[in-house]
Amino acid sequence: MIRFEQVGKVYPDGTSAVDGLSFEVAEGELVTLVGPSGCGKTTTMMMVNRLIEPSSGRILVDGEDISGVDPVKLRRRIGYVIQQVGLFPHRTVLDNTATVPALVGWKRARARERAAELLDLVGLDPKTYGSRYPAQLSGGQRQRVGVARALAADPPVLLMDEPFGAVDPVVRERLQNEFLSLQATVRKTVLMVTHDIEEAVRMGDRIAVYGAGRIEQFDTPGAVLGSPATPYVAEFVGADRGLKRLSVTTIEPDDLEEPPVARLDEPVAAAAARLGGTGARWAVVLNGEGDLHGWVAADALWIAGEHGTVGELARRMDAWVPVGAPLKQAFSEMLQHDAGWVAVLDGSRFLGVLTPAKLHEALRRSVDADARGVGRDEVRFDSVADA
Ligand SMILES: Nc1ncnc2c1ncn2[C@@H]1O[C@H](COP(=O)(O)OP(=O)(O)OP(=O)(O)O)[C@@H](O)[C@H]1O
Repeated sequence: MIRFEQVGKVYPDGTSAVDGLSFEVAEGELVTLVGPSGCGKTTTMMMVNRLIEPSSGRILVDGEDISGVDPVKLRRRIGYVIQQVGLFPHRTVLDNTATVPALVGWKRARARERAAELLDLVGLDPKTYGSRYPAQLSGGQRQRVGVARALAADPPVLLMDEPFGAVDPVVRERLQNEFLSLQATVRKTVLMVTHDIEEAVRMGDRIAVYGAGRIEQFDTPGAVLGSPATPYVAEFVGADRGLKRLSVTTIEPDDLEEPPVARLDEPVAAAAARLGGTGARWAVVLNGEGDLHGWVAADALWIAGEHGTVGELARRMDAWVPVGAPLKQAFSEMLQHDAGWVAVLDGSRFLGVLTPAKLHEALRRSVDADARGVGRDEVRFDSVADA
């Protein structure tokens, strides 16, 4: 979708910003450009919408060499989100969002209708926020308007330059998550600049790690963290890259332990007998629909003896994550709820639990899979000790 062929840029004062850039962003893919200040990320991005012209090489968008495309027409196909957002202060949020559709000649009513849809999509109720002015929004809300505005004319390509850079870390993480779920539905081809390796690995399907003016490694987050191509990349991704891996390794059904299960309405005696055979010290408790309710301690069942139902002894368990979530989320849930395990659900269906030992094993399998260039499901450890 976006293709760089041996692209270089030398500024008029002789500064060589980038040199010999060749890479491709596939349709619907999100590629992050990450690297220290001044390494040429913004220059790379601004060449795609012709705000900067390359000195050598060529750039193709959708198979077409953009040097022959009228820049104004080109920019209509390319949404642009920048850190300072650049909203018009004297226009309402709705009119700001409707800017590009209005520019490309949509009728006012249709442009505003579309703008309202987009505001809704980025989590801003158009009824509440549509008539406000940018100064009446928080930094995070302004950032959302920036994203809504860039998407308003439904461009196939989105360029984002430090789009979440101006907000505090908590809001930033929320905006990142929101954007990822939005991207899962809109599937734009996205080029995103960041200087933050955490953001790059969280957001990118693939990452381009920049050294001075050139790409040192272009690969998936897992590969960049697991097998840095050069000492420079290893240093840039940091000594704690194993920890960062938690963000990019997802929880698979294979990673889970299957603890004994009891039902809320089950007699205590039946549950106790079943647990007795396994030696387990607790069981997961599900409700009548098979959804997670909580857990019950084996001790509590023994003490209750013949009386009552599991429901009377069960405790709620709020530590859960959806299957496919990053390991980091599971770890964070464990810490937040001070729990030794988290339940993993598929929708509301209980699949199993993730324990610290299983989490470690999943992480090691992913490292091993990357090192061997195979899928994670092909890596097996016989026991945690092997891992
Ligand atoms: N108009 C210009 N004239 C001369 N040099 C420039 C110009 N714009 C950028 N540069 C230089 O080109 C190099 C790359 O700049 P660029 O803005 O692309 O880097 P960056 O990786 O986006 O940095 P940052 O993260 O700080 O925004 C830098 O050395 C910068 O000083």
